[in-house]
Amino acid sequence: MTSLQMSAKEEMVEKFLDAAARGDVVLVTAHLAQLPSVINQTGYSGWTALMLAARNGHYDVVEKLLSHRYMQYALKGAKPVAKRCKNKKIKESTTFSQKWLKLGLKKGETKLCRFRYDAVKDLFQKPATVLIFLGVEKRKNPSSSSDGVREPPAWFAIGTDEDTVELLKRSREKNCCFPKSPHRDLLKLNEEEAGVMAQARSVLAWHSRYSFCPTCGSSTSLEEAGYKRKCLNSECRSQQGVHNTCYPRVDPVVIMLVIHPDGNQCLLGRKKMFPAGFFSCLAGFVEPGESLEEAVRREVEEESGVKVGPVHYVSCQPWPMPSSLMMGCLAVAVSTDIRVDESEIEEAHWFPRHLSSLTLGKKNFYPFSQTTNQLIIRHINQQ
Ligand SMILES: NC(=O)c1ccc[n+]([C@@H]2O[C@H](COP(=O)([O-])OP(=O)(O)OC[C@H]3O[C@@H](n4cnc5c(N)ncnc54)[C@H](O)[C@@H]3O)[C@@H](O)[C@H]2O)c1
Ligand SMILES: [Mg+2]
Ligand SMILES: [Mg+2]
Ligand SMILES: [Mg+2]
Ligand SMILES: [Zn+2]
Repeated sequence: MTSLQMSAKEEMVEKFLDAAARGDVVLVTAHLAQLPSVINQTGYSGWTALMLAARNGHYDVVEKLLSHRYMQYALKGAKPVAKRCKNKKIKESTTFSQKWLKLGLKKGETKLCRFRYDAVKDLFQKPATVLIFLGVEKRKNPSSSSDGVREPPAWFAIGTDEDTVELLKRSREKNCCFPKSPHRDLLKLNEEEAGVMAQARSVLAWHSRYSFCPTCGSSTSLEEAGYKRKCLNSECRSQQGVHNTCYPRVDPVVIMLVIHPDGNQCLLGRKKMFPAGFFSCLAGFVEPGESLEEAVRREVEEESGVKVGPVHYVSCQPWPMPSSLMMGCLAVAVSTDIRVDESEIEEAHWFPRHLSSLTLGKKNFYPFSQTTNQLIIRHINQQ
């Protein structure tokens, strides 16, 4: 526990990084005036203030940081980022921080690409195109629509092999994007668009994997506005009874915050693929025949060696990588020794509550899933 306690300087660095991540330009300025060298600090997360502000789209904080004289030191390691940022020519991105800047520097939120029918109707002639119906927009006040259309719009998603650059030219939206790395880009979308994205991506991913019938290997055709694939072989067993291969798949996943028996620490782990300093709740697929609670206990013990007693469901979130439903649980540990399964997890530790609240519980602070955020906030508030 002592190794996790922070010095006054570390605490100040975390507060500065927190202000940058939240877009509090006044506090950022105050910290810089008090201790200019704080601008280069990465703190506990391994991220600089510039990276955090850019990731969360706080344009004014990014400008403040870039205009600061001490930024010269920070730029030594990240010159191309700053150059492109200042010239506002943020095109191809190669390094981690550049990617975040590319997304984060736009004013406002990243949006999904939207096309009107006219812009994409020629795609429907191509055999590779998949069209799925997403739903009709709910409008509180239909007559107040700005575009003069009274009927609420219906939304579709298109799967196409057309080049994304060409497609972007057809969209009228300025700040829209095709998320290439869905884990990160998804978290830049607002909740409503993230839901649309989850639905579209899950169903399109299913179509791309089920061109042939899993029961007999014959070709399949698309039905029910994209929510069914029917086998074209009239003799196939999938034509009788209920066959789940005909419908889009959803994989149940448990994601859990394990609380130490003392109630004041929580267990977080990191996979090798995570960015430096990034820890998250443990998670895993529910296996056939398991309940949620059993899956939580098995996954936690497999990945960390910690045994779990009571498990409580908190909230869930569709997770379209490619098509899971993450069910978030709080779980109480009945043992405390950690032995990680290195094939799944690189490191796992007990994090004291004050550290969690300082670095983890802030909305939009890290690119965590909403479920993880909610679990951590719930834990922090359960004093
Ligand atoms: N902290 C986290 O690990 C975390 C955080 C947020 C989201 N998620 C998401 O939760 C999901 C599950 O987490 P995980 O990867 O740690 O699971 P996990 O711990 O069960 O381990 C993943 C491995 O399980 C196997 N597996 C078993 N059933 C599978 C299925 N239906 N689909 C794919 N692989 C299956 C595969 O070998 C895979 O590599 C993933 O989609 C992940 O993106 C995880
Ligand atoms: Mg696992
Ligand atoms: Mg598993
Ligand atoms: Mg796992
Ligand atoms: Zn078949």
